[in-house]
Amino acid sequence: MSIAGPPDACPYSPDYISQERIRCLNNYADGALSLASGHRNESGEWQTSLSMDNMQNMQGVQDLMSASKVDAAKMMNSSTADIPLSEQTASYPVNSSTCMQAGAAWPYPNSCGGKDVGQDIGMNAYHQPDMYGNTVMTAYQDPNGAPYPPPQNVQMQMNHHPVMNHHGPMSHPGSMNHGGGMSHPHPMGPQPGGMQQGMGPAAMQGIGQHHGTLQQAASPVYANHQNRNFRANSAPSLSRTSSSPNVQGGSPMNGYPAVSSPSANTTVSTPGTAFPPTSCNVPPPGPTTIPAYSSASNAGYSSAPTTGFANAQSSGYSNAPSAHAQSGIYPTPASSLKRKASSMEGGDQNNYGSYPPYGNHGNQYGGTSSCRYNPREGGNMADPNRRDCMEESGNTEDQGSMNFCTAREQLAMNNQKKYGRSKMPTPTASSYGNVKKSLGARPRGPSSKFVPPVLNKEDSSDDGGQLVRRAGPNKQAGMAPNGGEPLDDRLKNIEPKLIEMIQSEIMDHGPPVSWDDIAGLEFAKATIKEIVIWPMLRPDIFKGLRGPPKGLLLFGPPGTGKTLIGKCIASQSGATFFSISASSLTSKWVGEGEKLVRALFAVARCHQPAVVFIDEIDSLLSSRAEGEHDASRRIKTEFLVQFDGVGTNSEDRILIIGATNRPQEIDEAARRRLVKRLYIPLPDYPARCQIVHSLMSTQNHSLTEDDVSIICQRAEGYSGADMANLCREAALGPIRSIQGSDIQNITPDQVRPILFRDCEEAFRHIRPSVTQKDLDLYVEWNKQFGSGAT
Ligand SMILES: Nc1ncnc2c1ncn2[C@@H]1O[C@H](COP(=O)(O)OP(=O)(O)OP(=O)(O)O)[C@@H](O)[C@H]1O
Repeated sequence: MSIAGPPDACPYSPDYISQERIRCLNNYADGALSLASGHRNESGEWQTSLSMDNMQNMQGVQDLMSASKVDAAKMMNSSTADIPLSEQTASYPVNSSTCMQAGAAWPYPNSCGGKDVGQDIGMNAYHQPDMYGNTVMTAYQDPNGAPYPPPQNVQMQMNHHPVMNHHGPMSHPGSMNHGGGMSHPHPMGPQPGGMQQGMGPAAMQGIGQHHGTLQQAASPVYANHQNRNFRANSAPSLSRTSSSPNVQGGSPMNGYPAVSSPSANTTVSTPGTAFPPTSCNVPPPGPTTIPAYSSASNAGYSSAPTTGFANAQSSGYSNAPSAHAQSGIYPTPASSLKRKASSMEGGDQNNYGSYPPYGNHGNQYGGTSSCRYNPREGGNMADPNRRDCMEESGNTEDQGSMNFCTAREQLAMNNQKKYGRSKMPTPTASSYGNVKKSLGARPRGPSSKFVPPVLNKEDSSDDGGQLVRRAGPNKQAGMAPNGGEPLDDRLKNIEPKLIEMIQSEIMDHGPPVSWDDIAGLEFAKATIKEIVIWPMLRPDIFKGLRGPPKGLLLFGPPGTGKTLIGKCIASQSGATFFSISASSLTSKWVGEGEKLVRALFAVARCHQPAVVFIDEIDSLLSSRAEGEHDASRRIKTEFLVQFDGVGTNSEDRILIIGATNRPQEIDEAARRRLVKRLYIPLPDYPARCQIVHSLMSTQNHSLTEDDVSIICQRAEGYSGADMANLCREAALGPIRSIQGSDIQNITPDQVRPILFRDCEEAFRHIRPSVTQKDLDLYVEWNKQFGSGAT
């Protein structure tokens, strides 16, 4: 099955060549089953990917590229698909010269000390068919033994090919240019001009990234990749190519073997390969090189099928290994699960998964473990990642596997280089747009802290925020994202993900708010201090009859500072502030709302003293109506149950604050529980002035007290939020006066101050948001149900 190892004789001698030709023929039938597939031979030594099978496959690609449409059609109809290889060998004149061509170029670097051919050997020398005299002619003789003429225009052949023309990248200049391999020192050396600017990179990209198209193309070669008859069909291709003038016009076939150079330890194992002795450092003679064709291969043919077939394999085409054999750069066994896994991972055309072959490629060429070619990186043939990958594998025995790199590994190594660590960067919120918080548990990235499965001392001693065992990265919040066992009995029946959701989404960690930040609302503030803050600060005094209320309702027009008050209460009482919009409970967490309410109260109990602020509480506790959705009714019921439960333990220090703009819609049962109902009206004149002063103090302005007074008088009926908007609009006045082009260069201190006229102008854009009619309703409801009604 295997092919003999490196010959001792100088491969450039005619004797050697003859022997190799014979060897090539003799091994023709079974070569595909061993070397082409990247198997090791009996001695355990890695075989080069070059074999007759390789050559057949390469021949197939060559045919693909060189054959005319008619040829392709004929090949499609070829009845040789099921003919055994050995028979086909007889039927189709596969001559030894072909073998020689196939392996002609690759051995040089390895045999000459493992150096990179592209650096040490002038490929131009190989590209001159005439330089090699008769031997070359032997290599390109037709079935009748007549020599072919020198190569013609390769690019023309490519363009004539029906399949290649179907590939956008083939004719896309960008793709061609992207084939950085063209400009890099490929092991095969410099490229011939025609191929460099022609189809090379395009072919590489086209095939590599569009293998699906290839499979659909009217190509017998690629069609055969989908079944086991590929090799059989390749035989006629080989013959056909040999007899085709196109072959000499730059057939990739001849270049493939060069690209599929074996690794250093592969030495000579391919039939037909001229392998110079290690001591040999002279340029190889003609027969062992492929004039022009090697360049064609380098220019992209070699890479193209490799990439393309790699993808084909990743798509499940197990026959694709022959593709590797084709390029001869992928020694990993085609049936290797590892390889398949890699392909699966990198099956996408934009994935690195199709690059492992290149890694092997490079290794084979230079006898090192570095990847010589990475099309993704513009043809970097010395991609250190490859080396890293292979070095990391640490497997020196199975070099084929060792060269293997999954897309994930590749990415990790890239990150290693990029971020100085092997882990992938944890996505930040900004990575996903403007989303401040994600719904549910925060994603655990590879850089997340390791969560030990056993509760350690540190975890158990953290009783402040530690609510669950196996606390994860969010330790301060006491959250274990992966279903840790709750430390607190009150969380035992609560789903860990809900606990985390509450702590990440609902628990407010914003800056503290002081009473001075709230303009006006003196009555509300005094009441709150008395009934909420003090009892929370001194529970020992405020107990029994003096005990604080469990619920507080803040009602009033929108934008009057209800939320601000809620935050201030939490800040001033040293309580944990939970803020949630009732509407999100019923919509955002559909199906989870009921459980979430339960979890919310449970977590709040663990974080006492706690303030649970529920905005738009009317949507949660609205009067029961016919046709009400079952889910919202269950949420409401759960809320009332939990609400009642808050006071069952006299030790509990949890305050539920509801805020609403529609107090009249609140269910009467809920209203009863919210014993303190405070009207939060529109800011009065002094409050408006306070807001303007507060906001303008952070800006450069020229407003006098009179100006502010005029502004605030004029702002009668504006809510606190309206006042803030008014000030913002005025602050934009100086910016608008800057010429468009100057905005790029102007410094902040060059911006003129806010003038009174800016505020006047702002009044034209900012109107009061609350109508008198709405205000009347609040006043009416406050008279009826409000705690501060006069
Ligand atoms: N009394 C106030 N003092 C200072 N700023 C205020 C006051 N009222 C409103 N604001 C400003 O308006 C913004 C919105 O206030 P807040 O969210 O507290 O209003 P709200 O009553 O909760 O509104 P909504 O009912 O629509 O939820 C605040 O961030 C603040 O800038």
